[in-house]
Amino acid sequence: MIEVRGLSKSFGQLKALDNVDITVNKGSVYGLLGPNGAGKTTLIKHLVGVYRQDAGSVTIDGQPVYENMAVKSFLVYIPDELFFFSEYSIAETARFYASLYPGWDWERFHRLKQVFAIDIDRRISRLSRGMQKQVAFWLGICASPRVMILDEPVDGLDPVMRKKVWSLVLQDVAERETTVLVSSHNLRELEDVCDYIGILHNGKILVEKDLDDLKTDIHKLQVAFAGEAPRELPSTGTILHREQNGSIVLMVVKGDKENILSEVRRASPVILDVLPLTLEEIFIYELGGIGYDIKSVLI
Ligand SMILES: Nc1ncnc2c1ncn2[C@@H]1O[C@H](COP(=O)(O)OP(=O)(O)OP(=O)(O)O)[C@@H](O)[C@H]1O
Repeated sequence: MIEVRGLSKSFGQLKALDNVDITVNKGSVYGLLGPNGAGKTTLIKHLVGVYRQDAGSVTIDGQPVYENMAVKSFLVYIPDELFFFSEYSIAETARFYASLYPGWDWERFHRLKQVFAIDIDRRISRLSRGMQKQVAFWLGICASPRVMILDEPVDGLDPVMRKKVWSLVLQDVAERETTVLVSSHNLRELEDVCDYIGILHNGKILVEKDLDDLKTDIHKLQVAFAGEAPRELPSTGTILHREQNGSIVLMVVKGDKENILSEVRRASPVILDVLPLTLEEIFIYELGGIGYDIKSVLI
């Protein structure tokens, strides 16, 4: 479990992180989302013990992270800018990882040759950027970490490899309860893999949400009436968005679905459809309501 409380960090006059709190539960995948310069990498560098915080605390499984080798022995970090020893092949780097990580799994390393299909005697620095990313995942997964911290992890991977890599990571989340924090600019990228999303903007967490709750709590309804559409409908729940075109009303309502639907049905609509909502729409409606132009934060 990752717990960040009241974390602040400044670089000179610039407050890169301002009183950030996040919690990543064991065995869950947390998506850290935010535009360029939001502070994602700075937060991640605290989670992996590269930066010491100005204020607040950063713990993993109850232990402070900074300068703590015990935590690093079960934590894998795949940064946006990868680092490998320039002279080392994949096999040599694997031996190096095996010496660092008590949970290193050689059997898995050899099994995953089929997935990654790169000659293990090749020097990593000579591989393409996407292939280097693949190697980072290959080695990272074989370290059997309890915690994985991934910064823009699938950038540079082709779509087939993205799927394969995510399926390996999610398999570990399901089978070994690995805790994963993943940063991205792209909500759509995170939608299928995350249990929680935190949105970071100007060094602050704007919102932290459980995706299951979000999806069950907000509903998009398209309703048509034979005559005039009642203006005040529904009074159950909170209307986040409403647009009307003649007798057809499109609305996004937050609240208990069954209560909302039964109230709308009582007004005898000729059509009542519940439409699917993407996660992006949910965030736009939910945060738009509290005064943020979320479209400028998400892509
Ligand atoms: N070592 C540093 N020295 C000075 N300023 C820094 C340093 N690292 C980050 N910053 C500043 O802190 C802010 C947050 O940067 P950070 O790299 O954490 O953002 P990010 O969300 O990861 O952005 P991106 O999506 O572009 O990678 C930026 O304004 C950046 O210029």
